[in-house]
Amino acid sequence: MSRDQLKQQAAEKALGFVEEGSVVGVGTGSTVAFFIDGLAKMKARIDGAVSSSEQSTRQLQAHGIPVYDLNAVGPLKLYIDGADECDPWDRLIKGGGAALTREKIIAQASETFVCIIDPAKQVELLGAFPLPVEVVPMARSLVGREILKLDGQPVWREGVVTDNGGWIIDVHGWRIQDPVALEARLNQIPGVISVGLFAARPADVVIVGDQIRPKRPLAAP
Ligand SMILES: O=C[C@H](O)[C@H](O)[C@H](O)COP(=O)(O)O
Repeated sequence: MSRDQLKQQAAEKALGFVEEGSVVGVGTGSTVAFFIDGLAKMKARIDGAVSSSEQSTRQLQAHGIPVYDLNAVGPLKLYIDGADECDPWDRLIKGGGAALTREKIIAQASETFVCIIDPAKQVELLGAFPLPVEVVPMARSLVGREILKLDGQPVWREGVVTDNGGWIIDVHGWRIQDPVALEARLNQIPGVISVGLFAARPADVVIVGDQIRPKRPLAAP
């Protein structure tokens, strides 16, 4: 089975989490694109969506699904999104498509975050996928120097401007032993808008292909 078929399987399985009459939080990316296509088939049974990117908004609206401002609808029951990497404790690297900030906002605003991936996204240790960090443009060099002090190799994703007007730095070379601590540390650097580590608020459910993956228990301290 191809990676696209496995992404589509995960997306279709996630449709089972969508409740009648609800507003669904919708992420961004190629896996979510399959989810949006599936959601379109049940659009008469939902109220609409909150979207994490202009790209997803366009796809939702093309299907005739109403897209709401998060401020207008308040907390959400469900958020569906993909990821670039997922560790055994459902902590994620996201932002390969530069949508990390709005994704993080909607994940935080949602009761249940269902992450949909193909098996190749599963890792023991996060960091082989370069970690995206969104920054205020004038802080790019400053944040880069701070990342160097933490032994990361910052690479500016030149030419990419996010939906929020931010720039992206991809950090190479980290094997992330403590993602919660690294997320908190990076969030302290002035000029960082958000960090593509979803560790303090991991996914609640991970679907890999057509399977809901069991969560590995955290080792006792
Ligand atoms: O910014 C993009 C998002 O975090 C995506 O959810 C992530 O990059 C996964 O995308 P895809 O499903 O295309 O692999």
